[in-house]
Amino acid sequence: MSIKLKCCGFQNPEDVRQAIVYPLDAIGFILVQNRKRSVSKESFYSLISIVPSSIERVGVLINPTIEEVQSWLAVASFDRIQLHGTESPAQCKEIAAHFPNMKITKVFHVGENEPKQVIDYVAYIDMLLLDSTVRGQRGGTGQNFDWSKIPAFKKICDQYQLPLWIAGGIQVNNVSLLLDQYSIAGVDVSSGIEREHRKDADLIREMIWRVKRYESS
Ligand SMILES: O=C(O)c1ccccc1N[C@@H]1O[C@H](COP(=O)(O)O)[C@@H](O)[C@H]1O
Repeated sequence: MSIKLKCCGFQNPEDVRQAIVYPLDAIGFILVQNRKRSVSKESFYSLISIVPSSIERVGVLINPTIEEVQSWLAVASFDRIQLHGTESPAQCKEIAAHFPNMKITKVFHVGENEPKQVIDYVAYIDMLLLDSTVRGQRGGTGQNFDWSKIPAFKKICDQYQLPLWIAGGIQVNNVSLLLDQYSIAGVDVSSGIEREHRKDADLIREMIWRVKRYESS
């Protein structure tokens, strides 16, 4: 199977329409408020309605309450929640229990989270995503983390058959370097497919071409 690709942070219907003509695996929306790629409830409904069921629809939240998740699901259903904060295993367990049909990605911020912590989450999540933090900002940093940390996370994910994805400053000019060196299940990109604060169809096409040449392990 080829390596999967998620493109994240869409805010504009035209950008979504241009993206979904490509074989993306997942498309993400920033439901966290007061971030530069945040979507309102009104725009979330209109954006997600454009996405075909063949593409997984992901809602990105940071330390959400159950009520907050419910309030987004009341607007439009989505397939996966990406927990991009400091959610504990207990919080992931609670979310998994309340939303049994929801797939759950837990984000680990490299430098803050250690590989052995994965063990406490495996019962409640079905994907681990590694990202960077920059001066306390979580998500959408456009910055790489220290990729030499990837193998230790990969080893523990393999033990628990948990797919490992990588985010953080992935661009068309560094994604091949990442995939040449490390065996991962998927890549998640936001800043790297933008030009002048809009998603760019050429960058998305180029990213797909570069990612889909590789087989996942
Ligand atoms: O994209 C954002 O602005 C964002 C905001 C809040 C939480 C997550 C966010 N995006 C996620 O961040 C990573 C990497 O983004 P980048 O490629 O470094 O810009 C990715 O997982 C996005 O889903």
